[in-house]
Amino acid sequence: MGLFPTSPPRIIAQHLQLDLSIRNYRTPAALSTQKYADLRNEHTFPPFAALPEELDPDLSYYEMSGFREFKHSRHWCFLAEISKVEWLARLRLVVRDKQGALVPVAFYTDDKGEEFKYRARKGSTVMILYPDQHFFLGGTTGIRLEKESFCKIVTAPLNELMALSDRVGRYSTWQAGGRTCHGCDEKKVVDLQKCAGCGMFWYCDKTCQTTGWQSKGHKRDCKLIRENGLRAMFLTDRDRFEHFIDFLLPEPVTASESTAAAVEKLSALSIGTESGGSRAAEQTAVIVKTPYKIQPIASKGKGMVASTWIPRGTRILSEPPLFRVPRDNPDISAVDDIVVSKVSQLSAEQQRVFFDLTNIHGTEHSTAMGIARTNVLPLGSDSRSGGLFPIASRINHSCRHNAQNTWNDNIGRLTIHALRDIKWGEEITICYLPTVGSYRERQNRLRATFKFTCTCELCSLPCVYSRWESDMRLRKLQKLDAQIPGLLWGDRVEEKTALGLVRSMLDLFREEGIQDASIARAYNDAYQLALTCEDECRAKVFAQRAWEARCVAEGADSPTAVKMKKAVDQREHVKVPELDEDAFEKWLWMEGES
Ligand SMILES: C[S@@+](CC[C@H](N)C(=O)[O-])C[C@H]1O[C@@H](n2cnc3c(N)ncnc32)[C@H](O)[C@@H]1O
Repeated sequence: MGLFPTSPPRIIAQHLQLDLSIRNYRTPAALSTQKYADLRNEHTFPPFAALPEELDPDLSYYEMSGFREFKHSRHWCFLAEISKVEWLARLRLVVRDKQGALVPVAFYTDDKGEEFKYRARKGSTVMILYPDQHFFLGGTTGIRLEKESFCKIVTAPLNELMALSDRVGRYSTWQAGGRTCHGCDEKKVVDLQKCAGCGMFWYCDKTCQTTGWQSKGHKRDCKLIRENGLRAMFLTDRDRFEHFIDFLLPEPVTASESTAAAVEKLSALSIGTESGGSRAAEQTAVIVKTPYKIQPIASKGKGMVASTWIPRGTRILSEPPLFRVPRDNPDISAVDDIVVSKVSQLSAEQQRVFFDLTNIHGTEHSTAMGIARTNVLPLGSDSRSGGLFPIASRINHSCRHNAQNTWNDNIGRLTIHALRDIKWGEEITICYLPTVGSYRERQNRLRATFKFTCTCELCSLPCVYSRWESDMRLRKLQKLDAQIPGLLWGDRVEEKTALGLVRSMLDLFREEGIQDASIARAYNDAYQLALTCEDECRAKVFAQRAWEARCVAEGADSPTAVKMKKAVDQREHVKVPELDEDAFEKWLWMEGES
């Protein structure tokens, strides 16, 4: 039996962030070798018999972290089809696992399973994160579910999910030499277009998409993926444990009906085209219908909320300004006059929209100036002017924002891009601060400039210790950021040391959950360093990664992305070593070199 027959071992929870959706923590670098999960894989998706026993921590799932203390060392997820649903003071399911074993699952969640009561149907599949074999008092063995966000119910039988997983392995994954069109089964390197509905299947053209849709079952697969948020499930990196991943609680089934209807008409081929074997374009999905709603948000006025599942890299909004306002004129009353004059030139409808925006400055200035000061968004990072945007101005702030606002000079519009997958119903947020400093710095600045107390995910970290850890990381990042220009433009650049600093920054971004354009900037620094050191090989790789990160945060048409793409294309002839992923990363960052 157990290792510790007298007193049970303690499993230490490493839940640093609450309510994380299944999402991808990988950097764009890792994304370029990304694989989709294989649901048949029994290491990650074990059958009941292979689950660890509750009182006997299995060291292939946990690692020791002290005397009789264990912590999770990887992710795992149990998949089984529901064969019986009962309510006996709490929800109780009997499920059939991959090996055909019947397993009871009892809901010991706060609401005793109420949340799942109407979704649990015979023939649907239940997914449970991190379960172990529990010995119930009555003598049976099964799963005791305590955390509702570790459970998800998918409206399809298990064998259908397995078959979908096989198709994902064949058609969604980039394999050496190209990607396979789901319509004609031909492998291609360039010119494939992605299904805009699910973002996971690729086609040569509309004819192939029609074949895939009508004859090869994509109509059903696409709906299944979208309505159950399965793309994120397939993408999660399961062997690297940093902290727990959760399923966000069930999405209403109607969430993507409008998108589904549009896809139904086969009008939804994405414009994201692959070129040169790179997959940055994969991250630019096109959503057929406006993917957001503007609606009231508790204690924030109005805000923007996702009205469908929005994949990472999606351009959520592209909006021209109503008018521009100077940002560098210290003479406030002169700026006030300019604003009043610009507003008077707007049409009646534009004025109605403008005066509906929020004014946090009361009677300090004219109403028009108060609205402008509250809502203006910068037109470029060092821009001397800002713009007023009827829609983008409704987006609220978060220090751990899920979207990025960028002024795109090439198209004369402000763009908002999803920095990670955003769930239906989740608020879309941007960061109002030029840099994210420590908790105190952020709070002071937001109170002074925008007159609110931030209660975002980062500012509400559950304990002082995790906030302190986050502050330490953010301070380290500020220091590293200040060090890098000196290294870049110094007399003697020591490539290995300088790259080490960039790598530390990227590690800190990952630990902190930062996924915005800072990542592109860090890779751009690495690119500049490699150039200074005449290291064309690494310059090519860093340019590629900087470009991919720009595509996610700003879109492939942003001036910075276009510039980076040129840097990549100029090095088309440069050969990079062909190594496996780990060895490649070691080579890239000059690990082990003296
Ligand atoms: C550009 S407006 C954003 C849209 C605004 N909520 C509305 O109703 O039009 C900026 C103002 O929204 C509010 N706001 C933005 N982010 C917030 C947050 N995280 N918490 C509370 N209020 C916020 C603050 O009053 C801030 O000055």
